[in-house]
Amino acid sequence: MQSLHLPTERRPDARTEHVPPEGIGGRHRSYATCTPAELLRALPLTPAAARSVHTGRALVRRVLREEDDRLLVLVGPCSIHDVEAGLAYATALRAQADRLADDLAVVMRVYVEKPRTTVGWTGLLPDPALDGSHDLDRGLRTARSLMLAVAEQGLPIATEWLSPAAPAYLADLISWGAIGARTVESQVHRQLASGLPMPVGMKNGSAGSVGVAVDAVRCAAAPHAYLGLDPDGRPGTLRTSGNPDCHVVLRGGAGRPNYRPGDVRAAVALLAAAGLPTGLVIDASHGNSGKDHERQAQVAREIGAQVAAGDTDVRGVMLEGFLVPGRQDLGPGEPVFGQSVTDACMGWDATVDVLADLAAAARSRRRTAPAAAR
Ligand SMILES: O=C[C@H](O)[C@H](O)COP(=O)(O)O
Ligand SMILES: C=C(OP(=O)(O)O)C(=O)O
Repeated sequence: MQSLHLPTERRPDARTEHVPPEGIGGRHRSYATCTPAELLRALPLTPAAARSVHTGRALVRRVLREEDDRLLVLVGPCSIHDVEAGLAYATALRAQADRLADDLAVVMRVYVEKPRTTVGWTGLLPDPALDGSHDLDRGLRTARSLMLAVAEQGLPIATEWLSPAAPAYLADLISWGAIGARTVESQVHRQLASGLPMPVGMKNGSAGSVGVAVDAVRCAAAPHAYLGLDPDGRPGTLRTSGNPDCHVVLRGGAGRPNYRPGDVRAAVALLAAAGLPTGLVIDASHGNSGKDHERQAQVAREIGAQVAAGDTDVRGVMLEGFLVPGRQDLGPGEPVFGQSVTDACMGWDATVDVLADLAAAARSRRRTAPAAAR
């Protein structure tokens, strides 16, 4: 079992409460965390990790632009709550990614911030002890150490961008980013995506609207200027150049899936009408599986059948998988190693089978569809 190198030094004042001045912060208190520059100094991007990010981003871009006929597969736990289990998953996935590399571009989900419908555990970054203590200074170090270790294994990483402050700490490690269904209409997140250095998937809204995801792609392709933090944590004007690699992710919603051929054609028509490239990703989980991990495997196979039949607009598939199938509640007892504490995930054996099916689908498409350059 691999273990994680966690730098021991931490902000001496991370536990000190700063009470905001009267009239500004009546309902919050703040605690210092490391700055992005401090974290990057403590845990710098190593040459091996930099190679993995560079290669990963280039591959994802080529697949999304239809310059490479492989199928992008964004796969991994709904959330990582235990770094040892996350690393064990990465080691196993790396072997599959190598085995299937002729047909699939595999990127591992390393999701460390979780949006919730109402309340619940919000992820390893904001709450690394999983107990509501919210030691973000430690969470930032844990998240970056984990991502560094995964990237050093040669696996490109996918994550959801939730806190607008997080990319300054982590973006150099990420090859694919998501703006989630709950934030895709947020101006802040769209502006953020417009300055990110990796392709970003815009989920359709949680009520199922694909139009808001198309709007998000258009918005993020344009330059913006907004209030943000510089690497030393000082406020400043952040000017972005626009991200040309944003795309739609179909994830279903409001009790209705949207992964079937008619749904894909409808989304493609919206993208074409907006003058945007029509390549998209389909999430087999969430609203497309009703969060049922057994149903997810079936949905992934149906998406694979569309690919095998020659649909070149489907450039990628998202899967939620972990070592052990299903999910568990966080509680006082010892958690099951490698089982999700958020959404139910496919187990490892089911994931291996689905990956093999998706690879076969990509091969069939190569035979039936006009060849894309490699
Ligand atoms: O993918 C994980 C999301 O955070 C999740 O679907 C929201 O889950 P919730 O409805 O349990 O908060
Ligand atoms: C939260 C996620 O998805 P969505 O935004 O589609 O609910 C996710 O992919 O983990």
